[in-house]
Amino acid sequence: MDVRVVRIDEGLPLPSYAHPGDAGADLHTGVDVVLAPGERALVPTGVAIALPDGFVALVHPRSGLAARHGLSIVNTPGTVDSGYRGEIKVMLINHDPVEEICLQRGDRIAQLVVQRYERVRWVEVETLDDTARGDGGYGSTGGFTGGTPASA
Ligand SMILES: O=c1ccn([C@H]2C[C@H](O)[C@@H](COP(=O)(O)OP(=O)(O)OP(=O)(O)O)O2)c(=O)[nH]1
Ligand SMILES: [Mg+2]
Repeated sequence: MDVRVVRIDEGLPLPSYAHPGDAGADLHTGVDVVLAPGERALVPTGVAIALPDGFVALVHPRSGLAARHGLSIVNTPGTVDSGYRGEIKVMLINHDPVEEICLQRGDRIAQLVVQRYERVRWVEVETLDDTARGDGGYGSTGGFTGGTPASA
């Protein structure tokens, strides 16, 4: 599927898949960023896209940067609506307790996953059908060894 992309920042690459079979196309930071421990920053990626109706692009963290540096995204996954024509931005956050994170313009900071979505009609009713799960959630089936349900 072709998706139209405008390169707002001409010095930056378009989103790109590192390998065939990758779900996420990497996004690049348009600016140098230094994040102190716990600090967040809204970072421009230099691109704007026009998704077809019925598709959404989700902005996911990159696992390598998360594992090595504690870099994540505040609102992960970010939602880029099909009607959005502005620059895609990424709300980065440094979860490392002590180390700052230094990113340079052009570094790959996040990945964009394009998915189909459904729009539904919300039909108000008085009651919902019974299910095996019912209203159990938030750890109702147990957690890890030694863990307790959130409601305990
Ligand atoms: O990580 C993100 C998340 C959102 N957006 C852009 C595209 C999206 O279509 C728009 C609005 O996002 P969202 O609906 O998540 O934000 P909101 O706080 O609900 O703002 P709005 O009132 O504009 O919908 O902001 C990004 O560029 N990056
Ligand atoms: Mg919104």
